Amino acid sequence: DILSSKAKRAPYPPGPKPLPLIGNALDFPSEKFAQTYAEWGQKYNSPIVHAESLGNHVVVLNRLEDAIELLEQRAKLYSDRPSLPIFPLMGWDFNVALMPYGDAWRQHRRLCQQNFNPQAVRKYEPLQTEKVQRFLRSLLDTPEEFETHNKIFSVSLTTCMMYGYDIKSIDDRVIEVAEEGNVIGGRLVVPGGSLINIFPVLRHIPSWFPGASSHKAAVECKKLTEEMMRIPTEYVKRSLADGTAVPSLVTDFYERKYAVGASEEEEELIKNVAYTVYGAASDTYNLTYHNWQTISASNTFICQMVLNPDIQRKAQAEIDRVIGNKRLPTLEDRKSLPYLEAIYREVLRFKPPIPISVAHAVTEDDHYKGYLIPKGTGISVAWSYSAQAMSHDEEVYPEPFAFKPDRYFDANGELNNDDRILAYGFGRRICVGKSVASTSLWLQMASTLACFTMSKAKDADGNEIEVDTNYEESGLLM
Ligand code: HEM
Repeated sequence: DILSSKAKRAPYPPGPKPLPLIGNALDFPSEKFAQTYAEWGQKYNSPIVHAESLGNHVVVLNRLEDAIELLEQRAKLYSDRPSLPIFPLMGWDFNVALMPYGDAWRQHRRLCQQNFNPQAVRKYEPLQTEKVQRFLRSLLDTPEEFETHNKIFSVSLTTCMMYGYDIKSIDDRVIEVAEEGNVIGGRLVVPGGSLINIFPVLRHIPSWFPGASSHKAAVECKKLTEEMMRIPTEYVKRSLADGTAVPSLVTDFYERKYAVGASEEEEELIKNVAYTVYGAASDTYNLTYHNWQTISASNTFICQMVLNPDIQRKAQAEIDRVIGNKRLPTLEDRKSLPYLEAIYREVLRFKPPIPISVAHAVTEDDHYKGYLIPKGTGISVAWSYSAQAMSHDEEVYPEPFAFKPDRYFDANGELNNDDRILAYGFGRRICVGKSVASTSLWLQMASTLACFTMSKAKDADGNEIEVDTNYEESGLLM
């Protein structure tokens, strides 16, 4: 019976040939995920590819139409996240981005939407403006440290929005603990990173047991995660007690709690959302702060402005024409600056910050285009690195590897309606912070262009230093 039902079963999508027992364990990439998945797509001549190891199925979608059909039209089945048995040991089960599809996730997501919808994020504009201005001043003082300034801009904006806690230096303990936790955690959650993910029963072995190395690392990660959560929360309580508190998501909650009371459940919800946004893991196989995605995008912006002086000049001319030179751009100006809008779209298309997005998981067996997609499958999408992958699909974006904001204008010179930023994902799990990300990035890009010209650095002899454009995925982050 088993044999005959297997014989009748629809095939999995094409992919590398599995070996006996271990399946495709040796085929799974440990780096350059999007590139490898896109190469599989070409090799097996299919935009949908599949691999499997020890019962863990992975399906990668390289084409937009399939992502829309599965992750959006069939969202009811495709909105879960793959779960790793090691998460609770690491203290990461608070993370909204990793939560299984269900009531707890729904409650957290609702709270995120209340705070980060396009209307609600307007309250952050004064803070975004203040942080952008600090970024500009730092850039003026030490332009060669633009990456550090970028990092401080993004992290301090987030900790201020969540806790009213400002970070002025890169050595702040809040950044250190989150980074240390990320490094350790990042190693545990990549495929093959821990045997506990393959044999969940091993999680019951105590961490002192000889050989329980990933267990020890998970305990260390949990300690750092708890410290990462403790520092800003204590800061909020202290600042409320001494009257120095400034409005933020968590401060406002505690003020309300002290005034009229609040349930423990509500407190947990607020804390989880704030931790997720400020320093949590954003995907299942690698730790990337939401901050890092914004940092990755603004570094791509600076790099492309340096490499494309004509594009930079055209954007500056637009700003000069529309705004003049007596003030900095504000979000009000956004609709009057179509060329800058096209640059924003192109930055996120050209180097999507998470080139294989965050995997969704399937809750029931499904069939698609004659293939079986079994329950529990992690569904990923690949954006980059091949003519087949979504944001580099030659049929949609001719010359996909060229940085060309002009591609977003129609024959009449009007901005076209291709305003769906694929880099923010799909369906019910689409990035819930995209309005924050979009406004922060836009304001940073517009203000930088209004004040500076970005060009190649020079060596001691005054010769231009070529830019190394060969930056790629590091972990899952560009
Ligand atoms: C350029 C910056 C950013 C990019 C490219 C980005 C991208 C993404 C992607 C691809 C996902 C997964 C979507 C999916 O599963 O289909 C995601 C999820 C998420 N993002 Fe972002 N993100 C960015 C910034 C932010 C910011 C600033 C915040 C917070 C204010 C944020 C909060 C979240 C949360 C909470 C989730 C989990 C949603 C869920 O699982 O329901 N992101 N993001």
